[in-house]
Amino acid sequence: MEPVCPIGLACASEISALLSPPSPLQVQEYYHNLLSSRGCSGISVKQDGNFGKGVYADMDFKEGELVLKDPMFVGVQHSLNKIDCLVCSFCFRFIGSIELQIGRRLYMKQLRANESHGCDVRNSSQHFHGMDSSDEEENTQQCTSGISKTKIPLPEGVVESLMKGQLMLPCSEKFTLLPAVPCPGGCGEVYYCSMSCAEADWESSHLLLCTGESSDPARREALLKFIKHANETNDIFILAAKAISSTILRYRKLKAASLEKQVKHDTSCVSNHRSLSFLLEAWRPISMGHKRRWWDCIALPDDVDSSDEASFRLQIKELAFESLQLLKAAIFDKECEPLFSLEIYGHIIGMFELNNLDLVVASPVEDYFLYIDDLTHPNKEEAEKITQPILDALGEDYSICCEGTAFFPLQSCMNHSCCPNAKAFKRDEDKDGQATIIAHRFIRKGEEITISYVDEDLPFEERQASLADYGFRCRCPKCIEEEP
Ligand SMILES: C[S@@+](CC[C@H](N)C(=O)[O-])C[C@H]1O[C@@H](n2cnc3c(N)ncnc32)[C@H](O)[C@@H]1O
Repeated sequence: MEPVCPIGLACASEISALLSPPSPLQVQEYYHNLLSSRGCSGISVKQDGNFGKGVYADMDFKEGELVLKDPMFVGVQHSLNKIDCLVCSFCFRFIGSIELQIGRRLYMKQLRANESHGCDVRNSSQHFHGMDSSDEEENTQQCTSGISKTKIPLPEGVVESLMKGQLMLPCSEKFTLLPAVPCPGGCGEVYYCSMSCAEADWESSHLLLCTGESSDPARREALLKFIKHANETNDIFILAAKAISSTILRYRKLKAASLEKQVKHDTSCVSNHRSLSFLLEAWRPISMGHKRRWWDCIALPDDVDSSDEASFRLQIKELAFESLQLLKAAIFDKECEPLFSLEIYGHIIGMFELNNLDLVVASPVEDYFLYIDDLTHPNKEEAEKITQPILDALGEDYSICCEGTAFFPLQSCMNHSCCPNAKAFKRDEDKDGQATIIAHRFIRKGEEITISYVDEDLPFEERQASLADYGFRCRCPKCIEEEP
């Protein structure tokens, strides 16, 4: 049955104000400020193309030149990936030490194998929720064998010594990581690479999403239910919770600053009208993103027949409603009520569906073992006496990248072309969660910067089929030429 959202009816006019597209002037101003606050020159965002906003070159870029490093607006590490990598919850850098990364991973894997007897509870509905194939492979491995037969467990106590930093691996001092800073709220769930990342995350959203002991017990219990539901269904709900929390916190800051001003000048209280203007201001970063309702824009999975499309889309809507009710129970704020409507929740998730990039951060564990492998005789043999049993315990997948999904404010303004002049991707040297855009060929000043949303080497029909999920048919020069 179609979910009915009472907030949608009660706050219809505020919701439509939040969802009305920003004017070209607002767009230009917002991105101009964003680019200057980052000290970023060389590109601008304009709305004068055929496909809404686009990113344009304000200078020439040579082939291979860095066009942009784009810090994320919000991002999340996939829940299963948290078992494999310990990263800063704000900038996604690997933290702790090589020993901690390895010891923790072996410990968590053993724990999971013991607990689940090899069967992960997430499998049932995950296939349409953005889990990539490497997660699936990992799962299959866990399901069939618990711990892979090829892996040879380490002697008792070694894993613990690695985790506690009592066992130092040879040459690991060449791969020092920043120490793990625990969440100041005491949730024990998230760690950071520095106090500044911890504070930035706290101010941005974690203040509302922390399940630490200091939080109100009822709110904490509700949050844990929301997180469990997201972990069992789709990580994208955590990302939506971060987006809503950050909007609420920005709203409170704007209102507090205004109240402070009014107290100074002894004027009357903040009216409702003013509150909506604060909400619109707080919502600005999300208002800029291209969005449609999640259940309307999510791609139909291969295993769902087109005759079942309506019921699939309804299922997705129900799932979003279920998640929203859990989030509302945890962090509802009456002054920001429209944010808890299904319409807004659906549009936020739809924005991620249409714009997000995979978040990938290369693991220092891989660099470490490659370094050992490159040592020369007799240092290599000496080191391998210690590292080989560890490699045997880790198995073939001895090193796993940090994987997740994130929304990048500038990269998400880039339009698609099947013959793009730039590429958005992670390079081996990228050690944090920023998106990197590199010129794929010479880009002349004034040209629009385009990336490919799909594998541009696919045949014409396959490219168009994939792009249909983004709601358009590509008419780039390559498509026009290849169209039958
Ligand atoms: C990631 S956003 C790109 C920025 C977008 N133009 C905006 O205004 O925010 C993706 C959306 O832009 C539009 N778009 C991007 N490339 C396009 C193209 N080559 N042809 C038609 N529409 C395109 C589609 O609506 C697509 O869903």
